[in-house]
Amino acid sequence: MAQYTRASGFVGLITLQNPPVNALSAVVRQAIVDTVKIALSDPKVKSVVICGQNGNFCGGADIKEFGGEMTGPPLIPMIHAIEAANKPMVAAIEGNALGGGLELALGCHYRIAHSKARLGLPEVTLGLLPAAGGSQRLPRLIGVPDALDLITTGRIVTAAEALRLGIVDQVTEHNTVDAAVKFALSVAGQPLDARRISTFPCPRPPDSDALFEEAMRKVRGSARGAMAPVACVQAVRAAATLPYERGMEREKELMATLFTSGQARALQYVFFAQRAVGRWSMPSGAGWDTSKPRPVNKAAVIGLGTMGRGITVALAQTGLSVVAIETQEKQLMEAKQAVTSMLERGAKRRGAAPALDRISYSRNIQAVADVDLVIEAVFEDMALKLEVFRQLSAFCKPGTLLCTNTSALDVDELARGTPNPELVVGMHFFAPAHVMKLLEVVYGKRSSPQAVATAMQLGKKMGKASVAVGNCRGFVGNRMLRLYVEQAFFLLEEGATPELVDGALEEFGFPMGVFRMSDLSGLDVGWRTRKAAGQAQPGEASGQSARIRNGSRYSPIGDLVCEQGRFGQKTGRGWYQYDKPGSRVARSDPWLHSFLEQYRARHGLVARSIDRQEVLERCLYALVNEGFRILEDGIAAGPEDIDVIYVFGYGWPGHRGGPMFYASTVGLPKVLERLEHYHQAHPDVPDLQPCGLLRRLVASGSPPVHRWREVIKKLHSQL
Ligand SMILES: CCCCCCCC/C=C\C/C=C/C(=O)SCCNC(=O)CCNC(=O)[C@H](O)C(C)(C)COP(=O)(O)OP(=O)(O)OC[C@H]1O[C@@H](n2cnc3c(N)ncnc32)[C@H](O)[C@@H]1OP(=O)(O)O
Repeated sequence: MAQYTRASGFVGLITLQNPPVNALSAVVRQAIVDTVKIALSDPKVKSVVICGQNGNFCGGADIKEFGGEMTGPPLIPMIHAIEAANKPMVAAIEGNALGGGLELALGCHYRIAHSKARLGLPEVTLGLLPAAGGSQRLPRLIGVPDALDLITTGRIVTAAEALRLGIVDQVTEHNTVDAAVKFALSVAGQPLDARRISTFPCPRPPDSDALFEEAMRKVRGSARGAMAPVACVQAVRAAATLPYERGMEREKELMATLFTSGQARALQYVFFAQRAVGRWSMPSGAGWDTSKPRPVNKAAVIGLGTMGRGITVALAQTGLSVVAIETQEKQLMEAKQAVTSMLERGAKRRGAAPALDRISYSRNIQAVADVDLVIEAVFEDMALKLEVFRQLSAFCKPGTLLCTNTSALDVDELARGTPNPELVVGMHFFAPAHVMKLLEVVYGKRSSPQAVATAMQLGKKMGKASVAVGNCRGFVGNRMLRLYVEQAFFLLEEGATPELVDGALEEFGFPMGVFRMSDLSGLDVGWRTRKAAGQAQPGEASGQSARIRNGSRYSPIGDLVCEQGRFGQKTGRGWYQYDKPGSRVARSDPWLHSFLEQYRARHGLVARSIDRQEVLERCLYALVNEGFRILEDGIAAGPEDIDVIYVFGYGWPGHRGGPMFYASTVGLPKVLERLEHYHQAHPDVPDLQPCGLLRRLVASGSPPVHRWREVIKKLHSQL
C-alpha cells in the first residue's frame, strides 16, 4: 500500500509501503492512484513528494505478479497522471529506484536522490524492457547513447553518476525526504510544462542510424539468442524516431512479445532461484535459518597460482584483511605483482582506491596464526593438500575455518586428516575467481552447519551466487559436465566434427561450445584427471577394449589429442588451430579432421550423418539426467541450486533458465523418451539410462519445477 500524510503543512507526502523493496504490486499501484488523487484535490497541498518506506524507494514492478493474472491499475496511466499533475511531483529516492520504480520517478517533475541511492532499468535482465514509458522517457532526458547503454545492459548507476547523466536533479547526503520536501516547497507554483519528460524532443545524434546499427550489432553479438536486448534497442530507436505516443505504442508492442515469451519466464525464474539458493539446507535439516555464521575479518589464502591470486583479490575487494601465502620466493613475487595489477585494474574500473594495503604476503604458513578462515588453493594433489591441512591444524587458532578450493578431490578425506573435521568445507571458486560469479560451498559429512553458514555468508559478501552442495566427485557442476563432455567425444567418434558440436551448442546460447571451451581452458586439465583416475592410458591400445573402461564405453579421443601436445589455445593447437600459441581465434584444423577419420577407421567406426538436434539432445539430456541423479542423491537440495550453478558458472544461457528448468520447458516426458531412445541405441553408456527421479516425476504428472522439491522429499523419506 501507500501512506498519505502532509509534511510542512503544504506538501503531500506519499510513502510506498511494500517491504522489503516496495515493489509496485496491484495494491501499491491502487494506493498510489488513490493518494495522488487526494493530494491533487487538496487545496492546501502545493506540491507532492513520493518516497519509499524503510530507506528504499522502489524495486520496480512486482515480478511475482508477472506469472499470474494482472489486476489493479496499470502502471502507464498511473505514471501519466503523475506527470500530468498540475502541482510539482518530486521523487525522493533512497536505496533502490529500479525498473518500474525509476519509471515512476521519471514520471515525476523532479528527482532528489540520496548519495547512496542506486538507479537503473534492469528489466532486460528479466527478459523485458522498461515498458512503463522508461524506454521513451530516458532517451528524451539523457540522450540516446547513455539511454541505450543503461537500457540494453540493465546497468545500475550510483547517485553521483545519475546526477552526471542528468537522471536526477539533486543529490543529498542528508535526509532525502526532508530535502525533497524543502525542494518541493521551493518549486511550488512554478510552471511545469518544461518538466514533463514525455513532451521533450528526443535529442537525435547526427549519425543516429549508424549508432543504432552498431548497438544492434553489439547486442546481437552478446545476446546469444536473448530477445530482450534486441527489443530494448528497437524501443529506444522508436523514442528517437517517433513522436512520444507512437513510441509508447511500439514499447507496448515489443513488451507484449517479450512478456509472453518463454525467455522472460526463464530469466525471472533465475532471479528467484538466485534468491532461493540463499535459503540453503543440509540433509540433516540444518540450514540458513538455524545456523549463525562466525565473523570473518581476516583470511589467509594458501597457494598463489591462478586460483589463489583471484581468491586473494576477491577477498581484499570485499574489505577483508588477507594473508597471501606461497612458499616459493619467485612465485610469491610474481603473485604479488599479478594481484597488485588485478586490484589496480578493478579499482580503476570502479573509480575507487585499490585495496593493496589489506594484503600481506608471506612464505611462511605460520602466518595463519591469527586468521578466522583459510582458503587452501594449492595444486590438485591429495597428499599435498593433506599435508597443508595438517600444518594449518597445527598453526591456526582454535575455531579457524579450513576451506579447500579443490574442484575434484574428496572434501571428507581432507577433513578426516584434521583434528576438527567440523571446521572443514569446500569453497569451489571458478576461474578467474575475482570475476566469476559462482561459488560452490561444499559440505562434507562432518562439516558443521556453522562452517557452511560462514562460507555462504562470505560468498554473499564477495558478491558470489553461492550454492551449498554435498560432497561427491565433481560436486554438482563438474559432475554434470563430465557427461556433457563425454557425449561430445562420443559424437566425434560417430561422425560429428568439433565445428558441428560447437555450432549447435553456441546456437543454443552457450558462449562457447564444448570444444572451443576446452581449447580455452586447456585440454591437459581433463587429461590429468583422467590419468589420475586410471582412465587415460598411455599410447593407443587397439581393438574394442581401447574404448571400454569398467564395462562402459569410453572415448580416448581427448587423450590422443593431448598425446600430440595439443593442449588448446596455449599451445596454438587443440580441437582447432590458432595463429600462434595464446591466440584466441579458432580456425578449423584439417589435421584434426583427418585424425578423426583415421581414428574411426582404426576402430572400425563408420561415420554417420549427425544433426544439430541430436547434438543438443545427447549433450544436454545427458547433463540433465545427471542433474536428476544429483537431486536423487541429495547432493543438491533443489533444481534451483543446479540451475544457478549452471547459469553463473558454466555459461548456460540465462534465457533458457538453467538445465533443470530447461528440461521442464521441453517437457519431462519428452526428455525421458529421448533418454530411453539414446540409451537403447547406446546400451554401453549406462549414464544415458534415465534416472529414477525423472521417471518418478513423469509418473506423478510432470509437476512444474517449483514443486519438484516435494517429490524429492517424499522420495528421500521413503529411502
Ligand atoms: C502483455 C503485456 C503485459 C504488460 C505488463 C507490463 C507490466 C510491467 C510494466 C512495466 C515494466 C516494469 C518492469 C519492472 O519493473 S520489472 C522489475 C525491475 N526491477 C528489478 O529488476 C529489481 C529486482 N530486485 C533487485 O534487484 C533486488 O531485489 C534489489 C536490488 C531491489 C534489493 O536487493 P537485496 O537487498 O539484496 O534483496 P533481495 O534481492 O534479496 O530481495 C529481497 C526480496 O524482495 C524480492 N524482490 C526484489 N525485487 C522484487 C520485485 N521487483 N518484485 C517482487 N519481489 C522482489 C526478492 O525476491 C526477495 O524476496 P525472496 O525471493 O522471497 O527472497
